[in-house]
Amino acid sequence: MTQTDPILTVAGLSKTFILHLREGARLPVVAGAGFELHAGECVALGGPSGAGKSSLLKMVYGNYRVDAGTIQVRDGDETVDVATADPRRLIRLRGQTMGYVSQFLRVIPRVGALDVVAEPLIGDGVAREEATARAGALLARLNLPERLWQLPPATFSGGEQQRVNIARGLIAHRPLLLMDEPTASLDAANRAVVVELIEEKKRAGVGILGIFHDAEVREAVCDRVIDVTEFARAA
Ligand SMILES: Nc1ncnc2c1ncn2[C@@H]1O[C@H](COP(=O)(O)OP(=O)(O)OP(=O)(O)O)[C@@H](O)[C@H]1O
Repeated sequence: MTQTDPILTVAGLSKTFILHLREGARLPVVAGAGFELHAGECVALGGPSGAGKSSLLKMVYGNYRVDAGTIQVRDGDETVDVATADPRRLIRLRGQTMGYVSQFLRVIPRVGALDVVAEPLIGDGVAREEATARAGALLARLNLPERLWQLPPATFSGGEQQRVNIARGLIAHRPLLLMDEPTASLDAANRAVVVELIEEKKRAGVGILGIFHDAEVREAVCDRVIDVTEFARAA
């Protein structure tokens, strides 16, 4: 295994949702999906609404089980197949290698925004003071007013919550980042900051797989688009 090996290799991936509350109706989403993602590359999952982009991203993160295929993630000197990894291995993979930035912040009651953002760094062993300073710098770049930093984000606006979420998702180094619509509720100025942050990640060698509905953002950061309809058609 070398550094030029893909960070993520998906092969022969198939999934059919079985709707148990609908007399077991079968809803195929993907069949035989395969692609590679390299370090430093940003790849968008493309295709119309309902094509299976979110489902595919959730399979890569290990949230959805797959019926067939492999999802190989390079984890230091090892390779982990997300499709078959046991939960503890998956948690370790998520802790050190595979990050996920969703559209929505999962709010932790009573924890202020600054601590929400600093937490992944503290988990990596960074001293609290340094982690908090870096969290503040990132929140400042994302134009989150300082008066909000100590407050729990539960009552923040949609765009404020999303910026806290992006900061939390990007603050620590993870070689593989999955992003689901990271700029959905942001204004133009903050979208531009997120574009810069994504470019910095790419320069740091991070491989990014994401859903970017905003065409301007997609064109700015993505090196190519994988059309999920190709996989859906086979399903
Ligand atoms: N948990 C689930 N159970 C059953 N069906 C699901 C589930 N998740 C997704 N689907 C179905 O799978 C198909 C693909 O959905 P998915 O959300 O992956 O599409 P998408 O390309 O991300 O769409 P959008 O761009 O609208 O977000 C849809 O028909 C959807 O109804």
